[in-house]
Amino acid sequence: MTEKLSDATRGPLLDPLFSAGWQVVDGRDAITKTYKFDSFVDAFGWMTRAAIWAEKWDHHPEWSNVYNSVTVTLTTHDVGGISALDAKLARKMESL
Ligand SMILES: C[C@H](O)[C@H](O)[C@H]1CNC2=NC(N)=NC(=O)C2=N1
Repeated sequence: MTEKLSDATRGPLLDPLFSAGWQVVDGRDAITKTYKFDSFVDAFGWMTRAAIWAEKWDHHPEWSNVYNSVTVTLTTHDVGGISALDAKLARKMESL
């Protein structure tokens, strides 16, 4: 069962992501990062790879793409905040 991150688990899961450029969204329990690529094709290719993982894990990003830029927001709608699934998907996005 997915649940919101507890105070004890937030640091260990989120601090490495903050170091990688993720930030908490103002006024929301969600994390966001804007990725820049060399081209639209690179951006869309990365989105396609990320989408396959999102679908596999049944956990989907809020995101938008403008040319070579992709802005991603991750939160778990079912629990109204950040869960371990958001950290897992963010780590995957970092590795793609
Ligand atoms: C029924 C289905 O499993 C749920 O609605 C899933 C789908 N993808 C999801 N994605 C995200 N980001 N949060 C969710 O709570 C969520 N729930």
